[in-house]
Amino acid sequence: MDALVPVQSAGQRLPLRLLSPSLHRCIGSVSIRRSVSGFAMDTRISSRSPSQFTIRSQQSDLKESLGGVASSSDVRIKEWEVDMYQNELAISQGIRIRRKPPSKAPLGYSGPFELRLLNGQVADSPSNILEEITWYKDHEVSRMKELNPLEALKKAVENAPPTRDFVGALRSAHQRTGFPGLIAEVKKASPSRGILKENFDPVEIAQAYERGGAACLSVLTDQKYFKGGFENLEAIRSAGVKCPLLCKEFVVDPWQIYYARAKGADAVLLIAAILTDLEITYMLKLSKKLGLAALVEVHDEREMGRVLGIEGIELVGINNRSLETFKVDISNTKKLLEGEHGRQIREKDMIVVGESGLFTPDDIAYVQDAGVKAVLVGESIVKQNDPEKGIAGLFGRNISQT
Ligand SMILES: O=C(O)c1ccccc1NCC(=O)[C@H](O)[C@H](O)COP(=O)(O)O
Repeated sequence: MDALVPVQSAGQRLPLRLLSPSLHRCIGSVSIRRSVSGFAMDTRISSRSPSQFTIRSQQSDLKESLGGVASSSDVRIKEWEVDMYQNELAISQGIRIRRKPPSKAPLGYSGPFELRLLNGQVADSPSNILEEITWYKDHEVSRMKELNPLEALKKAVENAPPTRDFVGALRSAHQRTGFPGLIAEVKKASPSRGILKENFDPVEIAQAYERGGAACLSVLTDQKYFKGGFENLEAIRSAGVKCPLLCKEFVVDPWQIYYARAKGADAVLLIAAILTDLEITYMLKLSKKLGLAALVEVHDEREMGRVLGIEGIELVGINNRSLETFKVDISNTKKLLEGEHGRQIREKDMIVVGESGLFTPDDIAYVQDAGVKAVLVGESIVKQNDPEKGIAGLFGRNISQT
């Protein structure tokens, strides 16, 4: 049996639907060892009646699990049961994005389409674009893992050059220019805007951004939705660009953090809308261990509250674009930095990054007044014929020499 049981659930009674059908018939107890995003979790499930189970679990050696991924299970249940519990855990933290389709009904084929049909109905369709991307990532990562096993990646990481100081670069750009440090995004396309730049040369754009005074760069590596790629990250790195690089990905698995590091990233993005608190905690530790900074991205007050409860976060991104509806509203940055949350951020000396929808010097001034020390900008500068000048236009002055 392999159930996803959080540490807090010690002694808790879980509803029958969260457990394996095989256990519905069993009275007695079973011990389980599994991993939740790399944490080793020992769990004992005992049952005195077929409808109620007591679950006791404890987290075991984090250090032991940090080096590798899953430990073996004593008994396995079908994967969808674990996924189902993972969705329940996420919901309990206010996460609306389901990490996997709720049903694992077999794929049906009709013409060019692949659909999961259950009783003649389409079984699973994502409720928004972020959910669609997340489900796709899950498949993509499984395939990529087969081609690049973790052990090989670890060796590549051991031999990789040291990372650059992403957070330090933002702080010093802010001090040097008096403006928020710029993370300039190398972005060919997006689900909300389609193609942003036809003749897209990632290295040329990165070099222009660097000349224009960007502190760091963000490189989209997702192919399907953003027409990016890890080859862009590698090419920019090997072309001698000095700015630290953020691997702009939808991370759903710790394996992706090793992969990003092996491909030349200095920082990774962790999106609170798709990751549980435990996953963020673990991925943050893993990133630090690999020398990477982590930009933890929030979109609303609830996510901000969750993230402020997690130790060790230095960089918080406030996305002004709802990744579910595409609606962009830069007053979101101001709203999330008011009151108690803003106070805690200042107390912890965190760097807040204002993300998305920034086009003019007034926009930059607005988010700076709200309290950000860095901004992440894609569309408004990548679309310019000369992205170097695009940066000067965005800030209202040349920030490369100030
Ligand atoms: O940009 C999108 O359409 C999008 C859709 C779904 C998930 C993420 C998306 N964008 C990622 C980003 O957050 C932006 O690329 C980044 O903040 C820069 O935004 P912008 O300056 O508005 O290009």
